[in-house]
Order: sequence, then C-alpha cells, then structure tokens
Amino acid sequence: MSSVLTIRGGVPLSGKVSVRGAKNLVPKAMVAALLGSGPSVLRNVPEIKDVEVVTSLLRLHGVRVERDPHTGDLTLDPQDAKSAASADIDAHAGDSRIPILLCGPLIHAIGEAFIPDLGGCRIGDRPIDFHLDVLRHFGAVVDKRPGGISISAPKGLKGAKIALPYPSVGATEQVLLSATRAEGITELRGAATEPEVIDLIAVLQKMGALISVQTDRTIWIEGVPELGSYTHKALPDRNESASWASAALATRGDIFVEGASQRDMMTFLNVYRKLGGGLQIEDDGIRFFHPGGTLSPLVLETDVHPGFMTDWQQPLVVALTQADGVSIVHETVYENRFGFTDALRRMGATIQVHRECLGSVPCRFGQRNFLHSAVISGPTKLHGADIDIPDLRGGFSHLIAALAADGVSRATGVDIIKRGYEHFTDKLQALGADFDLEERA
Ligand SMILES: CC(=O)N[C@H]1[C@@H](OP(=O)(O)OP(=O)(O)OC[C@H]2O[C@@H](n3ccc(=O)[nH]c3=O)[C@H](O)[C@@H]2O)O[C@H](CO)[C@@H](O)[C@@H]1O
Ligand SMILES: C=C(OP(=O)(O)O)C(=O)O
Repeated sequence: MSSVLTIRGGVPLSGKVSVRGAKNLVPKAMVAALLGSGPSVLRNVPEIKDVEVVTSLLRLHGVRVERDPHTGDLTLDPQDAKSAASADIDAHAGDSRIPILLCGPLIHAIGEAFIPDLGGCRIGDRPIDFHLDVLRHFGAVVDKRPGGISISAPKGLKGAKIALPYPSVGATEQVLLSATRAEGITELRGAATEPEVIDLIAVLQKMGALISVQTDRTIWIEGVPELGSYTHKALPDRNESASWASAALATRGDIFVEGASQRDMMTFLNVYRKLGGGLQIEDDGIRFFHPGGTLSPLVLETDVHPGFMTDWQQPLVVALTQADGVSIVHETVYENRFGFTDALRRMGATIQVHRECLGSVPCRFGQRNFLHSAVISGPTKLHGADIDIPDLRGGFSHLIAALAADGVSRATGVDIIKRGYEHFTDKLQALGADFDLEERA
C-alpha cells in the first residue's frame, strides 16, 4: 500500500483522541508470552503495524494468537511453539525492530532462532552489536547468514555479568527476555529504565520472574527454570500522546488526549509548559492546548529516561518553528534524526543543523561529523508542500507541519505512520482536520 494524504492546512486541531498501549511495549510483551507455559492475555493493544508483524512472527513459530473482536485483547498461547523457515520469517518481519528480541525466548522455547535483517526508522545506523554481545555473554552462538543471523545455544543460556556501553532500551530488553529463564544470576549494568522497560519487567514478574532494579542502572535477574502466564494492561503510548500535544500547539488547537499518563510524561510536560503550551492534567488523560499569545523558545537535549525522550523531539520541533525566538535542540540518542527538517525548510521553517554538540554536555556524536544539533528560529509561517514520509516520527512531524501550514500539502508514503499511530486518519477527522486520503493498493 502506498496511500496519499492531501491536507488543506491552517485549521486548529480541536477535540478528543484516545491513545492505547505503547508501541514500544506491546510487541515486546507479546514476545514475552513465548517464555510462558500457558496462555497470556494482553490488554489495551493498539491496531498498529508493529503488532501485526509480531502476531505473524509468533504464529509462524506455532504460538496461537487470538484477538477478541470486541475488546481487542490478545490471547497468546505458546504451548505448541515450533521452528519456522528462515524465508518465511524474513517475509513476515516487516519494517519493525522487534524480531531481534525473539532471540532469548525462541532459544528457551525451541532451542534456536533465525533473525532477519531489521527494519525500524532510518534515524541513524542502528547497529545490533550490543544485542549480539549480550547473547554471546549468555553462551549463545551467533552465525551471520545472508539476510539475517541464526542463533543457537548448545549448552542452554547461562546467567552472566553484562555492562552495556550505553543504556540501550532494546539491549536491556534483550537481557531481560534472555535472563529470566537462564540458569543462574544475571547482573546488568548500564541498563535503560524507560517506562516501557519497567512495564516489561512488570509483565515478566507476573509470569514468575525474579528481577530487581537498583538505583544505579543495575538490574539483577535470578533465572528460574519455568515461567507461567500473565494478564496485563499495557501502559499507554507516551510518544503518541506527545505527538498529539505537539500537534495541538503547532496548529493553535486544543486536544484532550484520553489515556495520556502524567507519570510517564513528566519531562515532556515541563518542556511543554516552558514553551508556553497549556496543560490540564486529569485522571483519564491530559488536555494540551495553545493558550493564545506567543510561545517561548527553548534549549533542549534529548536523552535516555528520565531525560527528554528522542521520539518526542521531531513533533515538538514543528511547534518550535512557531515560538518567538531561537530554540536549540541537541539530539544525543540518534546520530541522524534531523533529516526530517529538510521538508520543514521547504515549508518555510528556518532551521539550521550543526555537527557540534549545542548542549550542556558533549555527546557521543560531537567528534563524529553527524548533523545532530538544530537551531530553529521562529515564528515562521509554514506553507503547504509535497512530502514523502521518511520515518515514523519524522513523518508525523511532516503531517503536523502540513496541518499547521497555509495551503495544500500532499504526503506520499503515509502508511509508515501506521507502524505507531493507531487509526490516525480517524483521529485527524475527529479533530476537524481538512484532508483526503487516497488508499492505493
Ligand atoms: C521498538 C522500540 O522500543 N523502539 C524504541 C527503542 O529503540 P531501540 O531499542 O532500537 O533503541 P536503543 O535504546 O537500543 O538505541 C539507543 C542508542 O544505542 C545505540 N545502539 C543500540 C543497540 C546496539 O546494539 N548498538 C547501539 O549502538 C543506537 O544506535 C542508539 O544510538 O528505544 C529508542 C530510544 O528510547 C526509541 O527511540 C525507540 O522508539
Ligand atoms: C524510533 C522509533 O521506533 P523504532 O525503534 O520501532 O524504529 C520510534 O518509535 O520513534
């Protein structure tokens, strides 16, 4: 499918949208079900592409995945787990990064894994070296093959002492999913502690895993021979919530995001308020609105949790084009996450990207020639343009810019947005956006 969205911008988005379970948790909780001895139930599952991809991959491996047609809850039964042909796995892997997390659970369930080359957003090189090092520490044998890697563990997985060079979310999850049923104790230093990582730990604890998170980014896991099942309601998607919040500001609108969770978004909410965005925090969601008047520019750097999440950066940059003065954004998580600003410049934004670290702390990318700092001058009037959606958040940012702009924009490649934004065109419609969608097979 290659759908085309034609947006007539300039309409303030106003109304209510609901967010469900987080894209960065739900597929991983689905993978965790493979570690259990009985059927698990996952609630609050969004209808997004990454969930479809993992459903297909699990089914290929013999896991029964059933969706309740009324609630959307998933039941995942791993009792008949089996091997799958590498060509089939490759054909079902889609544009997702989740397949790499099947390694530990598949080794525990069936003794081997084939992992195809990964998809995901093109926002940097995105190597998997930490993952492979982690697996080798557990005693796995990793073979590079055309189109992917094959992994086995002739002597089973054994607990290990591991230190990550950077608090990678995926590598931390790789450790959790491999160590819970490994023999012995695992000590992980330099772990990521994002809310989605903690929610995955909650899922594993429900299954019977013994995991303790220390205050210094160390995680202890005592391996157990068997895990049971879980029933779990996925935490809400804080990244989708932040995207709608940015859309409200950039279009001078007013959006109540039902399901948005204050606890997981505190850093974002502070920044939003400093920028001049209006907030009303309720038990069941958060209202984000433009209170009128001007927005204040700010200096911001992305970081691992509890810092400012990198996935919030791209949508917020569109709102910064409307602030009164110069804002600076230093991206320290991905080396190449400002490519999306090319299209914003074509739409009238004034944004320069720099190789230097324009932040309080020099990051890993400062000496390596990456355009990873942005200087945004505003306010600038945006005008419509033709856009080809490059990646998930960059693409959503382009849509926000088109919605805020004067005139007509035409966006191709919008299906990428479905990786992480559930029913986004229905939500745009509910918010009063003026657009047409041409679905192409
Ligand atoms: C599906 C999912 O949950 N995706 C999220 C996850 O991605 P993901 O888990 O892929 O991101 P990581 O936290 O692993 O990546 C952080 C940094 O570590 C580097 N790195 C990572 C692994 C590795 O083996 N080698 C290596 O060098 C990456 O290139 C990047 O510079 O966390 C990111 C950081 O919060 C988010 O932006 C993504 O939305
Ligand atoms: C980078 C992202 O996702 P992924 O890791 O799935 O590519 C994202 O959600 O912004």
